[in-house]
Amino acid sequence: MLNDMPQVTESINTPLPGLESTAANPPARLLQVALPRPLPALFDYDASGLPAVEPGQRVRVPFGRSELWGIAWGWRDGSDLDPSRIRPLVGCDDSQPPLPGNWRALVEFVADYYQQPIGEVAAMAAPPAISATRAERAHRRFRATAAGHAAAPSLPARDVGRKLIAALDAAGELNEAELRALSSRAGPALERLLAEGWVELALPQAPAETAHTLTADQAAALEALQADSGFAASLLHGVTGSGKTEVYLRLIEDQIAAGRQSLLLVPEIALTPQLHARVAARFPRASLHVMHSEMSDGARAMAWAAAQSGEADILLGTRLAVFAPLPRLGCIVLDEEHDPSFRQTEGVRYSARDVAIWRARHENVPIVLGSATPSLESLRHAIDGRYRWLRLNARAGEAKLPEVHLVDTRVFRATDGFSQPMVRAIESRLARGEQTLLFINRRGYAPVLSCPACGWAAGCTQCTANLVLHAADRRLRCHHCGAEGPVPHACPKCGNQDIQGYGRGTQRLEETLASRFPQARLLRIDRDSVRGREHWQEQLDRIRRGEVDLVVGTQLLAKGHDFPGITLVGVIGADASLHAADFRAQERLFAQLMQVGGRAGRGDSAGEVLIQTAQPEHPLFAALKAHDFDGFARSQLEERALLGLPPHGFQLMLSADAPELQPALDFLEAARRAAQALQVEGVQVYDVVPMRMVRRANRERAQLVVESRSRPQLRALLRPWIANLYRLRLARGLRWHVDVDPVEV
Ligand SMILES: Nc1ncnc2c1ncn2[C@@H]1O[C@H](COP(=O)(O)OP(=O)(O)OP(=O)(O)O)[C@@H](O)[C@H]1O
Ligand SMILES: [Zn+2]
Repeated sequence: MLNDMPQVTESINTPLPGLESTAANPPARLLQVALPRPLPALFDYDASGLPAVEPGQRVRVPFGRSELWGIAWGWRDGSDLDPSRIRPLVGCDDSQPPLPGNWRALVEFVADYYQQPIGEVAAMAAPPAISATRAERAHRRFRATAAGHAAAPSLPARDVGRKLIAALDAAGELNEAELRALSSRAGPALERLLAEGWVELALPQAPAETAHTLTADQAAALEALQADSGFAASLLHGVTGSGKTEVYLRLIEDQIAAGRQSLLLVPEIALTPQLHARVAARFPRASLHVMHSEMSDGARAMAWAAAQSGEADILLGTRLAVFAPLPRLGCIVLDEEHDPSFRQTEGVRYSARDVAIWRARHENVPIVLGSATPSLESLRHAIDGRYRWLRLNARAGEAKLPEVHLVDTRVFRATDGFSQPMVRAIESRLARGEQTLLFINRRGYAPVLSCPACGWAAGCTQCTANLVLHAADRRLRCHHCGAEGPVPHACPKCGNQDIQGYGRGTQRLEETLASRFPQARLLRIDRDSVRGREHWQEQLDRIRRGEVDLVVGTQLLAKGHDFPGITLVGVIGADASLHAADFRAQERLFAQLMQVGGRAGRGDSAGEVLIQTAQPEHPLFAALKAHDFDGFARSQLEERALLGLPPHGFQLMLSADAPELQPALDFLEAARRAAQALQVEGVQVYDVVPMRMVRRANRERAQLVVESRSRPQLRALLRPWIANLYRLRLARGLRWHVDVDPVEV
C-alpha cells in the first residue's frame, strides 16, 4: 500500500556518503518514523534535509538496501544509534495533510495494548496512499422532484438552479461532480434546491424516513444519552426491531445541529447499503460518507479526506473507519456490538469495539454500543455499572416479537433437510403471500464429497479440511485457503463412480426448495451469490419489495436487516454448534439464532421462528423460546466466572506457523519457558498444542494460551514477554503472532 506514492518532494540536502554527521554540518534533526516492518520499534532518521517535514506525514526512507514509505512519528532529542548510522530521509509526500496527533495516539494505543508492531498498525490504520483530490468524485446522486419540475419554468432563465434542474431532467440522475461541472456556482445552487425540496437524493429504495414518534423506551434512552457531555459509554440493549436505529438517528441529529461529526460503525459491509439509505434519507443535507474495505482506494481516500478535513458530518463505516480522524467528533455509535467482525483476526489483531471505546475516552466524547444480544464482555461492564445500561424491551410500533417453536427431528424426521412441520409452515406462508427466510450457516452444496464404498473424502491438500462441493459451477472449493478444483467423476482411490455429497449447504437447500415449491420465487443469499455491492443491494431490495417468497441464506442475512414481509424464519441444522469446542460457541449460536429469528414479524403480521433440532431439551433453546437473553447470559456468565474465562478472566494467545509443525511447536515451547521464567503471579501458561485445524494454506499451526483472572497481572507478563520473543531465533519460514483478548481459542 505504501509503494507507488505520488508527489514526492525530493530531499534537498542528501549528504554525501561518509559525510553525514561531521561537526561542520548542522546538527541532525532526529525524526522517528513508523515503518511497515514486523518489529516493535520506530526508526530514527535525519530530517535536516527536509526542513518542512512534520509528524504525521508520509516519508520515504532508506531501509537496508532499498527504500520504504513510512509515517513520520515525532521528534527525538537523541538516538541510541551511532550518529554515523543515522541516515537521511529521502523525501516526503505533501499531497495529503499530516495525520493528526489523535490518530497517532490511537495507533500507539493499539500497538501497545495489542502488542502489535507499531509500523504495521500505522500502515493498516492509514488512509490509502493516494491523495483525495485525484480520487473519484463523491457518489451522491441527485434527481429533480415533481415540485422542481413545476418550479423550474418560473425561475429566471440564467438561474443556475434552473440549469441544474434541466440537466437532471435530461439525464434522470446526476452525481455531485457532474452537477458541479455545469457551473462554478453549482454547489450553493444545489444546497438551495435541496432546501426547497426541488431536488432530492437519488437513493436506491430509500424508505421515506420521517422521524418516528418515539416509544417510551426510546424516549427514555435518548434522554439519558442526551445528558452526556464528554466521555460516557452506554449499552443500548434493545430487542430485535425495537428501534435502536431511531435512537442513533436522533443522537446524530443533535450532533449535526451542534456542528459536530458522528462516527457510526457497523460490523459488515452487508449492513451498509440499507443503513446508508436510511441515514441519507433522514439527513439529505448532511455530508454523509461511507468507508469500508471493499471500496476502491480512490473512494476510500475521498471519504478519509472528508472525515479528516471536517467536511463530513457523518462517517458510516466498518471497523477500519474507527481510525479515521474526525476533528469535530461529537459521538461514536457502534451498532451490533456483539458481532465478531469487529475483531480483526489476521494481520494486526485488534477489536474495533474496544479501540472505539478507548478513542471515545481519549477524545472525550460519548459512545453508544447497540445490540439485541450484547457480548458477555459488554454485558458485564453494564452489570458492573461501567457502561450505562439502556433497555428497549419491546418492538417499536405494532410489531410483536415472534413466537419460537422447536421441531424435534427425532420425532419429525427431516428429508432433504426439511421436516414435515417445517414444510407445512412454509406452505401456509406461501398460501398467504408472506415471505419465509431459511437460515443455514453453510454455503455451498455439500460440505463433504465422499465415496461410500471406500470412505475416501475430498480433502484440501493445503489445509486440514474437507473441500466443499459447489453445484452451481461443479467445483470443489476449500473455504479456508480458496483452493479449488473440478469434481472427479469417480473415486480417485477405488474407482467407484457413485461418489456423493454429504450434508447440506445453501445451494442444496435451494435445490430442494425449488423442486418442492416450484411455484415459489426463490432467492439464495450467501457470499457466493453476492457479487459486488450493487448486486447485494439489489437482492436486498427484491426481498423488501416482496418480489421473492423464499429466501435461503447464511448469517449474512441474520443481522440488522429490516424486512417487513418476512413472517417465518426456519433454522436448519444448528445443532452442530451446540457441541463446538470453543467456549464462546453457545454465546455465538444464541446470538445468531436470536438475531435471525429477529427478522421475523417486523411488519404488520405476526412472526414465527421454527428451529429444527435433535436436542429440543437443551437450555439454550428454552431461553430462545422465552426470548430470555438475560437468563441465558447470566447462566453463561456464572459458568465463565467458575472457570475463570472471559469476561471473568483474561487471555492471550500466542500462535506460530511454519511449513512444518515441529519448528512451530519448538518456538512456542521456548516462548512458554520465557513466560514461566518471568514468574508473574496469578498467570497460567497452558501447554503448547497444535491448532484444531493444524494445516492451513500449507502452513502447520500451533498455539499457546496464557490466562489470568487479573488483567494487570496478565499485562505485567505481556510486555516483557513479547519483548523477549523478538530476541528468539526463528526457524526458517516461521511466523508468530500474539492475540490479546482473542475471540477464538
Ligand atoms: N417509535 C417508533 N414507532 C414506530 N415504528 C418505529 C419506531 N422506531 C422504529 N420504528 C420502526 O421499527 C422497525 C425496526 O427498527 P430498527 O430497524 O431500528 O430496529 P433495531 O432495534 O435496530 O433492530 P435489530 O436489532 O433487529 O436490527 C423499523 O422499521 C423502524 O422504522
Ligand atoms: Zn485449503
